[in-house]
Amino acid sequence: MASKRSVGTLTESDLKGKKVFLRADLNVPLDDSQKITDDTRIRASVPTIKFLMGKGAKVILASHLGRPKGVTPKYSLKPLVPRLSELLGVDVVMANDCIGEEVQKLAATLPDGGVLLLENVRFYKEEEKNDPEFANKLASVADLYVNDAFGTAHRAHASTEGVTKYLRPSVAGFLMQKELDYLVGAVANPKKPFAAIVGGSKVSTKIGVIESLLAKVDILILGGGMIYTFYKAQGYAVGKSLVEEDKLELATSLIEKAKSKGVSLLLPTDIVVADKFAADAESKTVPASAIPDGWMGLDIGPDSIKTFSETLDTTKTVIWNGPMGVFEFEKFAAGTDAIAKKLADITAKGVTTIIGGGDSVAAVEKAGLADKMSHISTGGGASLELLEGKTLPGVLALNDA
Ligand SMILES: Nc1ncnc2c1ncn2[C@@H]1O[C@H](COP(=O)(O)OP(=O)(O)OP(=O)(O)O)[C@@H](O)[C@H]1O
Ligand SMILES: O=C(O)[C@H](O)COP(=O)(O)O
Repeated sequence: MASKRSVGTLTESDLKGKKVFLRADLNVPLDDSQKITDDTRIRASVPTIKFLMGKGAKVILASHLGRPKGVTPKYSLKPLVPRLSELLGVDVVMANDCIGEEVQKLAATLPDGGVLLLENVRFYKEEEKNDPEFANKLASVADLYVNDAFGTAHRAHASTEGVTKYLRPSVAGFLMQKELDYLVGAVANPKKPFAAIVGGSKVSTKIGVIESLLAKVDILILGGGMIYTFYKAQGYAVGKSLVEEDKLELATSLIEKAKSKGVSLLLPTDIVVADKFAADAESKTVPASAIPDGWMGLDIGPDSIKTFSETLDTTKTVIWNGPMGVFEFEKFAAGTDAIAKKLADITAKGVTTIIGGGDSVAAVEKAGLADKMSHISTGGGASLELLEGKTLPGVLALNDA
C-alpha cells in the first residue's frame, strides 16, 4: 500500500527552518547493559525523521521508554543516540530533559535539518495525566506537530494528545499513516476472502477483537490458549489446559454468532499436549476432543496446521493476532512457525498479510520472516484497540488523519 508522499499536507515552505515536535514511539527493549535488543521501532521512525530533515526542518524528537515512576536512569533515551545518529547520518543532539531552559536553548541553536532528542517524557507524571500545562510546555519549543507514535496512539497523554491543542497543524507521520492504512483501511475494505487468525493466551483479552472481526471476515481461525475454553464449552475434556470458566457461555455465543453471520470458524482438530508448562515437558499429539487427564494443550497439531494452511491458500487478505501455541518453548512453537511461514508464502503470491502487533510480531521476527509480510504493526495495544473498532485518541487529535 502506498504511503503518502508528504507528511500530512506539509510542504517544504511549511517546514523549512521550522521547529517540528515529532512524537515517535522509541520504546525499544534494552538489556541490563543498556544495549538495544530490537531496534525495529527506531528503524520504523526513520522515514518521517529523514523526510523532515530533508525539507530543512529542525526536528525535536520526543518519546517515552518503559513505564518509569519519575526520573529513572535505566529508562533514559540516551542509549538510543548512537543508533539514531547512525541511521539518520547526523549527530543527534540529546537533551537532559524534555522541557525547560536547556531544551529551549538546544532547540534555538539546532541547524535546519538537525535532530534534537528529548529525554523520556514519562519522567514527568504529568505526561500520562495529559496535564495541559505540561503539554503546553512541551509544545512551547516547536512550531508544529507530527505524530508518528502509532504504538502509543491508544494513550491520551500530553505528548500524544494534549500537545495538539497548542500546535497547529498537527499531522500524522508516515509510520502512523501506514499503520492506519493497513489496520483500518485494509480491514475495512479487504480483498476477499478475508481471514482472521486469532490466538494468544486468553479469550477475555480477545473478545472485543473476535466480535469486531466476526462482522468483517469470511473465515475465522482460532488457536492459542483460548481454544480450550471453546472446547470445554462444546463438552470436550481439556485436562489441565488453560480454561476461563466464566467465559464458557461467551465461547458458545461466539460460535453461534459466527454461524449466524456465515463466517467459517475453524478450531484446531488436533493438539500437542504437555505434562507440564515447561520447555522440557513430555509431549504428544492427540485429537482435540480427547485431551487426556493431567495433560495440557500447548500447541496446535499437524492436522490442524495442514487444514489451516490449505484454508489460508484460498484467501486474499489475512490478519493475524496472537500465537498458536507457547512459541517461547521450542517444542511448542511448530504451529506458530508454520502459520508464519504460510503467511510469508502467500504474501509472495499477492495476498495482503497483516500482523497485528504484540506476541505474533515477536513470533514472526523469531522465525526471521518479518520482511516477508505485507505489514507488521509496531503497536501491540494500539493495534488491538484498532482491531476492536476503537478510535485512538492520538489519531483523533490530529488534523489530517
Ligand atoms: N495453549 C496455550 N496455553 C497457555 N498459553 C499459551 C498457549 N498458547 C499461547 N499461549 C501464550 O499466549 C501468549 C500470548 O498471548 P497474548 O494474548 O498476549 O497475545 P498477543 O495478542 O499476540 O500479544 P499482546 O497482548 O502482547 O499484543 C504467549 O506468551 C503464549 O505463550
Ligand atoms: O510498547 C507499547 O505498546 C507502547 O510503547 C505503549 O507503551 P505503554 O503500554 O507503556 O503505554
